[in-house]
Amino acid sequence: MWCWRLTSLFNVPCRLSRSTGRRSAWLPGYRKIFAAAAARWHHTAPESLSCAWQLHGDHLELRYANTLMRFDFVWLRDHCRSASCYNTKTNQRSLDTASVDLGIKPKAVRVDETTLFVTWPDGHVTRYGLEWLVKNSYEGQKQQVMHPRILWNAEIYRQAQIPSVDCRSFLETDEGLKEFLRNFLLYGIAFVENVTPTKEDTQILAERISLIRETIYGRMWYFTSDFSRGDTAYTKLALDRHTDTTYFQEPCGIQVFHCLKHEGTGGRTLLVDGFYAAEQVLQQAPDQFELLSKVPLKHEYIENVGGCHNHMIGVGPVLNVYPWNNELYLIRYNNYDRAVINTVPYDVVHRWYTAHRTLTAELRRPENELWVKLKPGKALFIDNWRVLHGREAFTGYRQLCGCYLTRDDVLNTARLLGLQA
Ligand SMILES: C[N+](C)(C)CCCC[C@H](N)C(=O)O
Ligand SMILES: O=C(O)CCC(=O)C(=O)O
Ligand SMILES: [Fe+2]
Repeated sequence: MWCWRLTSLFNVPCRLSRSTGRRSAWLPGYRKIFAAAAARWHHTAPESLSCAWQLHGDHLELRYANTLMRFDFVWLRDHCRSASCYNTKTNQRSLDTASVDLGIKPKAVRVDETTLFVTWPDGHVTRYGLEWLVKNSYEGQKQQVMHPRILWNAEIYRQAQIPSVDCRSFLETDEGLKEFLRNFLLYGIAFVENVTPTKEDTQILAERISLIRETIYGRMWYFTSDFSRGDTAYTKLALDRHTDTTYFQEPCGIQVFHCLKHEGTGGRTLLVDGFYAAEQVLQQAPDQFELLSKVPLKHEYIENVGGCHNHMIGVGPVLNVYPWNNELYLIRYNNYDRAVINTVPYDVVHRWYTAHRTLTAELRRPENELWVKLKPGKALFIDNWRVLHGREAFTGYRQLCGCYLTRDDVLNTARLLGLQA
């Protein structure tokens, strides 16, 4: 029988932005429990309450830096960073996890001011830095956001007055690049100005931060309204807000647009922060948010125009969240490319349409719409996992070039510059 009760394994509040800050893991009632069990707790020093631990049948409980952590014994053995278990030159595990006894228990445990020492039955000793444990425990991670972001509507984005980064500074200085990436990570969009309006110069920009993701559209693409490909993008029609390549198992991470020419009217670009809209849904109707994050759907690209024959299918929910902290990381929203829904039973489908309507209403609020006119010289980078784009209908000759980027490589560049990504 199908079970569609949407209860989460990880029952934690949803985290979309950093605004709530770090929350203490101590619950009001805990002190009492702690007092009752005090006889079994071990402290690093009699006077010190900074670190305390307790052994249970199948795990070690540790309290440090205001965090109560629970470590499974196999997990502890698996995370031994000794020379025989871990290669610090390659940052890779040498220990064969499958050789660890699943019933393993420590023979002895000791804690000093900075370190937890565990002696295993075979005499092997593992040392864990207490700070390392806080950072790497489940309880520690649950309190962190993976991607600090500022969610925006048009007003918030305009008020922030984010400057475009100059092309030379972007290409020639680490500060310029870092400034660009910082804004890009926070807002999901960023502009570079004074770019020479050619496909080649746009490619140089793209390659400064990432590998280009080659797709069925090529590596660097040009497009006009010539219907050279079987998609509405290649016409003069308006396009409602959407994310691209929803029909890939992994939608493209970043989209770069550079308008090289437009002799005519209309054609403005629409940008909407999908995570801001999703956050509104979460506030108004958490169960609808949950439905959108649990129900898998297909998106599809079927093309038979000229010599182009393609059939792509991507599967996944509209909202994708990390299960341990409910933080949103990907929105897949394209009503044009959404395929036949045949993955959902009828009663759930109706609730899904309701939830989709709530999200769509938020995405369509005029105050959430940022309209920009792309001009030659100004390149736009869009986080295609977060920010939706669309365009106004237009007249005349309009030529856009751009590419998709691999998300991993953009985040890699950001991390190497010291940003949290
Ligand atoms: C950007 N470029 C013109 C190359 C492709 C456009 C792809 C359009 C498609 N409907 C989608 O949303 O993925
Ligand atoms: O023409 C535009 O401005 C954007 C069209 C579009 O959505 C796309 O190419 O992905
Ligand atoms: Fe698009």
